[in-house]
Amino acid sequence: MTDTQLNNATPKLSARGVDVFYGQKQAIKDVSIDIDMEHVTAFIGPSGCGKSTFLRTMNRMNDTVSSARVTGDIRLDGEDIYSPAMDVVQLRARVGMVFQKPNPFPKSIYENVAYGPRIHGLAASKGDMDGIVERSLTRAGLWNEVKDRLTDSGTALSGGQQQRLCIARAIAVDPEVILMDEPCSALDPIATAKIEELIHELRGRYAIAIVTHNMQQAARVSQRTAFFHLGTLVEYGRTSDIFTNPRQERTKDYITGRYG
Ligand SMILES: Nc1ncnc2c1ncn2[C@@H]1O[C@H](COP(=O)(O)OP(=O)(O)OP(=O)(O)O)[C@@H](O)[C@H]1O
Repeated sequence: MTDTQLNNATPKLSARGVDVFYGQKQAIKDVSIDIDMEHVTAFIGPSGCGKSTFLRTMNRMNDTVSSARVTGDIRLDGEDIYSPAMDVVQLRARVGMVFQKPNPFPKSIYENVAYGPRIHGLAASKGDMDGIVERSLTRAGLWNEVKDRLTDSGTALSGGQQQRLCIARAIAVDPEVILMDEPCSALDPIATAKIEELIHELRGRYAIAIVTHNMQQAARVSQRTAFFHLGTLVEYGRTSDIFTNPRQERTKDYITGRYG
């Protein structure tokens, strides 16, 4: 069994031999990993090691960076996401993303959630849309806090509520994968705990990959951990093994706080 195939669950996203370049500079070197629905996968590693760059290859967010070039193979349910036939707008609905800083639209709470389903034609009526909005906000653990103020601006919510609104927005278009890029780094400990709880609840329904600087958070929310260093995937395994019994010296040095 290779590291990449540790999960016996069927992979949702499968990356093989992925390299990423920014101009001449190589930021990701030959990374292979599977992401599945049953295990939350945490990406850890020192600043600048390529965690965010790699995460962004999985829904082609790097397309928005003109100097970025991605090679290798990334498949969503076996389908090559870099194929010219892939509709990138559809892909980003199927592989949603939550960013470091909550970024709701300057629109109402309702509209923040309804926007995606509307452009993707997912609701045939106002009743359908109301149902999607309620379901998404409920799943994101926010419904009870906002159900009486759906017309208020999304930007008027607290940071933690805004981040849950962004998760509801991603959920609203019925994604298969949710990528989270340090989703709690701008939040206080209570709001962070709510997002972590939410990640537990979403596990199994979506394949989730999360970049985090916080090793305790990786240990709390994930079942699989990938340790990156200098653009390479040094070690991938069960989170409990990575934190208690890493095989690589570099992983051990990082988790014991020797660098990073
Ligand atoms: N848009 C860009 N243009 C050029 N180089 C970039 C760009 N984005 C990232 N890089 C470089 O690619 C490397 C990996 O960066 P990346 O942000 O993916 O790392 P990271 O592990 O997520 O870091 P951090 O934990 O600090 O967010 C770094 O050397 C960074 O300077």
